Amino acid sequence: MPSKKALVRRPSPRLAEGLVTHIEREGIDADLAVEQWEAYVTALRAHGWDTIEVDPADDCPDSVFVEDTVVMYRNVALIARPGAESRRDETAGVEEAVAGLGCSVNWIWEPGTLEGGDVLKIGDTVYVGRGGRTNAAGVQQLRAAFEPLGARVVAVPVSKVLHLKSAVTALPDGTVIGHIPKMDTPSLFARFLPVPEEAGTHVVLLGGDKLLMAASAPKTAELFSDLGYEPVVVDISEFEKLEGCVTCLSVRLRDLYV
Ligand SMILES: NC(=O)NCCC[C@H](N)C(=O)O
Repeated sequence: MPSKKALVRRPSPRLAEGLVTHIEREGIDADLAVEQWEAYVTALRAHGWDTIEVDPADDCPDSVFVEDTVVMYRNVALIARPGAESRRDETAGVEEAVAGLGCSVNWIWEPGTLEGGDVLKIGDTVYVGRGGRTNAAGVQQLRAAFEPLGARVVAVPVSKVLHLKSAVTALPDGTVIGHIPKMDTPSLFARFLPVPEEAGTHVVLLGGDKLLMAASAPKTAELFSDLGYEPVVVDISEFEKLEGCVTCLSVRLRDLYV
């Protein structure tokens, strides 16, 4: 049967040194960050996800943002090549974890760069943000890896935020949600619902009507409740100070048959 496994990675003790690109740096409370991460993992587990901890990468400040290191399509794990050089050592442990789970492993190679936060899958459509972290060669390599497996890869310009999924994700019915002031080209998405908060664009589909969301997007949570969804809210303030969001703290392995 389809898997409900999700990769997570414990925050590095050097989390406070994580990268910031589009926002002002703020101090991080390391203990609170660990508490928030544990609550996030508990929320996944409470909704039936079997969480698998990738070995920690304590020397890599941004390693908790495990989503950026690998992109899953069916049983294939495409190991990213982060555009941020300080993040390149994060991929080895993730490669080991996905290989250990029986995934087929493929890689983004130099000169390609690609981070998982730039990849949004909706059914067999794979949107990929071409922005600060993912280059044209990365997009080509993603196409070459996934189109033979049945994916349709759609490239999306991203200039106002860190990753495509910093401003756009999707609801369970495939409706794309986004925060228009942070999007380059909202018209690329056929069925699109604007949301009032940037953090409201980040949802992790927990199953059924349940959407894991950040506490920093109360108006969007209200909008989703009104549409018949059930927001499951977690506070991830310490990760948001590093441009992180609920989506980047895990990788769900939905199509892995084990
Ligand atoms: N997928 C994501 O949204 N990842 C967040 C990464 C944040 C980290 N501080 C970075 O700049 O790489």
